[in-house]
Amino acid sequence: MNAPTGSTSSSRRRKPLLGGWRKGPAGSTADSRLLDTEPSSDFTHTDPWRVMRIQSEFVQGFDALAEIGPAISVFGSARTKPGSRHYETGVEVGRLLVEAGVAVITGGGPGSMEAANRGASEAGGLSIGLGIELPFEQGMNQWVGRGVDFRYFFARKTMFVKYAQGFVVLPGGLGTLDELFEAMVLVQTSKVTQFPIVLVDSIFWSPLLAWIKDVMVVEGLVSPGDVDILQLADTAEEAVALVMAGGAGKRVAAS
Ligand SMILES: C/C(=C\CNc1ncnc2c1ncn2[C@@H]1O[C@H](COP(=O)(O)O)[C@@H](O)[C@H]1O)CO
Repeated sequence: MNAPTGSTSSSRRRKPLLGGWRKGPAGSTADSRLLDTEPSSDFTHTDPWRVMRIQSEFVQGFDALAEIGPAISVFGSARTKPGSRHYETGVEVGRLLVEAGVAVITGGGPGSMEAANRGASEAGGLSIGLGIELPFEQGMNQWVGRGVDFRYFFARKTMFVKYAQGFVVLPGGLGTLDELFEAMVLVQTSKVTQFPIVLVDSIFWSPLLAWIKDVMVVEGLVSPGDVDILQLADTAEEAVALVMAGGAGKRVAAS
């Protein structure tokens, strides 16, 4: 098994990918070595040394994305297959976002990430992938036009928020929920403002929204108004209209 390089076997032309990583011990990643390993006296394995790498990831991400202009981050399952309802909605979301004048940022992986990159790329727009080092072989999907590889989830997550003016969230699993809830907390705590978060597919998301309202709000663990952080759409058209109503085409990240 090779370490992911962010390259693709596809012959499709694209701008070179940034980042990349060296292979560590089998099954380990930079994230896991930072979070999960015993302290070591070898200097290159110490946390202060890792800070340099972490810093370089932020610098590289800021550098690669500073000039992209308005953008929307699209999240969703890594497991959806071409032809499935969720995948095809993702393609449509990517296409409509580009037609609305914004770049599309995804995690650069397969499934709904690939779908949104594909729609954006086919529509002739800027299709960005923020890849993550994982313990199994993984490359950037072939529809990414500008790719940046990250070792650390937390550095990558900063980029999704900093360089987008809203999120569209397709159905997904734990990774998607992680990204969704992080964004919700940033809005709830006013770390980001005017940041629309649009969930696509009410059948999929309604049970979660009902649980937040009927359990979390009722127990006083979140405010009733926190539920309004999320907006619900059933089609790609609705989702893009809602996220663009937040003014995504007008605002860009401060440098
Ligand atoms: C599971 C498989 C591949 C995983 N590859 C990923 N590449 C890039 N980003 C990923 C990957 N897996 C998860 N993510 C991030 O989480 C979200 C999707 O996670 P979910 O658990 O599938 O909902 C996604 O938005 C990414 O940012 C094998 O095909």
